[in-house]
Amino acid sequence: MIRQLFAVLGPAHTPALRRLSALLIAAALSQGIAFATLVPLVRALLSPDPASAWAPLGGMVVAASVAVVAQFIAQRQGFRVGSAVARRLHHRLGDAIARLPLGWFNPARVGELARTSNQRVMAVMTVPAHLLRPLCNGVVSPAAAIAAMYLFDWRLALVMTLFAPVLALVAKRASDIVQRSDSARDEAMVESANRVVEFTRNQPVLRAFGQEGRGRRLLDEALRTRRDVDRSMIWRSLPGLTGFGFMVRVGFAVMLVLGVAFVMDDTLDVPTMLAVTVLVARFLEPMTVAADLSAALRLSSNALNEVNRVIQEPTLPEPVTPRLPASTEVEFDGVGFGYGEAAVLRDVSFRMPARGLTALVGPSGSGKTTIARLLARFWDVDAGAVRIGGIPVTDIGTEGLTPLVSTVFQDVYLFDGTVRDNVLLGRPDASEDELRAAATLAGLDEVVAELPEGWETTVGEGGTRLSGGQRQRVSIARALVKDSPIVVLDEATASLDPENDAIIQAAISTLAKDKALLVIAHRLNTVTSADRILVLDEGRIVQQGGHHELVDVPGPYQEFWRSRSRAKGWRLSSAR
Ligand SMILES: Nc1ncnc2c1ncn2[C@@H]1O[C@H](COP(=O)(O)OP(=O)(O)OP(=O)(O)O)[C@@H](O)[C@H]1O
Repeated sequence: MIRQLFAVLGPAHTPALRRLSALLIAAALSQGIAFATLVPLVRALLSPDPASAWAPLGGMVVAASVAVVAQFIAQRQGFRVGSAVARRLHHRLGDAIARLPLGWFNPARVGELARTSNQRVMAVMTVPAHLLRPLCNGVVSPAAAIAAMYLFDWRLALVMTLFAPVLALVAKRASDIVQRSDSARDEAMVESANRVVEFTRNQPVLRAFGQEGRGRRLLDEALRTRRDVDRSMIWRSLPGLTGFGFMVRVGFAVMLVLGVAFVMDDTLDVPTMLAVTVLVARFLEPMTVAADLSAALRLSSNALNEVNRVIQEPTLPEPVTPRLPASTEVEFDGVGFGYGEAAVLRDVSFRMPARGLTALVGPSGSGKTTIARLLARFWDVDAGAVRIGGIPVTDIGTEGLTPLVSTVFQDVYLFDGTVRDNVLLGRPDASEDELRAAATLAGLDEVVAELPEGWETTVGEGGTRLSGGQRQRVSIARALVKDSPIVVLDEATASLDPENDAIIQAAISTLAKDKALLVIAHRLNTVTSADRILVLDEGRIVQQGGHHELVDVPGPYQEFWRSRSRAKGWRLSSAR
């Protein structure tokens, strides 16, 4: 674990951790020496010359004072190193998050990440801040006292020395047994935490459909599993912990019996025997505390492994020499992609010129969102290539691609800042006029006019103080302000009231004038005004062309058009 901590902290903090280790060892050593001086002290007190006790007493006071001062400084240093560990882990997590492919982020992973950056980082920082000191005391102090024992009676010292590896072995075995149930316990903890969140979040749905009982049952099941796993862990750890305590007492008893035997055959004097008994009894406690803490140390080590797993999560490869495209037409060339084994897109090829509207239509699950995300390089394709201006997006690199593509997806997330901050995120140096123009086009000006503090109104975490339609307007304004040449827009069905409908229509026609605009289309207006329509079915482009070309041809597009028109009360028309 210490080696892991050195690795986490890196060379800049190595001296601090070394200093902490040195202080802890010094404190534990001097505590061990203070323990050991008990022997000459008791011997002197019980001797015919009790005044000779001053020297060992002085030694004990000095050793104990050094121990107290070193412990105090080590405690402070422990907190410092603990907070350096937390800072460093948070920075490394932050860097990793910034490099992770956008496709990595899903609600489950985001929840897991929150746990990693809070509880797990806390668990790691407790090692230098709280755990190392008692652990060091439990190992180094007894070792120092045993070493000093060789000065008084080598036979008893040898018995204790031989007993140390036995105890270490018992402690290790106990820890190994419990460790086997760690992953089951972790899984049960994550599952129950997820269920609590799910149960809370889904209250409106559960109540609306009278399914509170079902939601409750799932939650209860997860909590029951967790209770069972916890119980089983306690049962598993009991033999180890009691076994360790038992072995400590056996060692103590063996030493007593031997001590008494040595006293009986006159090779050990009674005061030394008494003093050694007191000494051994004194260091049993820190040893037992250290054994108990080994479980906490193991959990911290598991937590660090989890943090490292996120930090070492593979990122998308960046080009050595990024290339910037001279133009911004988009090309999907024989693209194949799957989230796992199963293919979601197969041999998808199409072109989008630098200006104009391309509409993606197709049944739910046909791969529309996946195409849109591949254009913004949420993931890399499995086959074929996505190119902008003839250059594969993999050769453009993140820094080059970010200014080229804006996305407006359904799951709009806003930061807990003001409306202005959220829009300016698209381009922090946008002028006030550009900001207002984008707001007008996105219909955000009306929203801002009604908000209590206008542009300076804070939107709440995730934008919860705004309605779905208002959030979408902020997100469209953000994309407009960013003014990137390629825009990907998902027409959210959820926010399509007549007012929003008009706003989206206006935004789409403005954007299509001078940008390559890819829209996952749900509105018939968008489809009819599109320069080209890509019809997807089961991950393939089954038809492409303009509305008038496609609507007369029997096929998926005609069916799509018919069903949507019926739903809207529109008439099938092929008028040119
Ligand atoms: N992050 C993901 N991990 C695993 N599978 C996914 C993921 N996102 C989508 N899929 C799967 O990929 C397929 C295509 O999904 P996609 O979201 O691209 O379809 P869509 O046409 O946009 O659907 P909809 O119109 O319902 O939004 C679906 O079978 C879906 O279950």
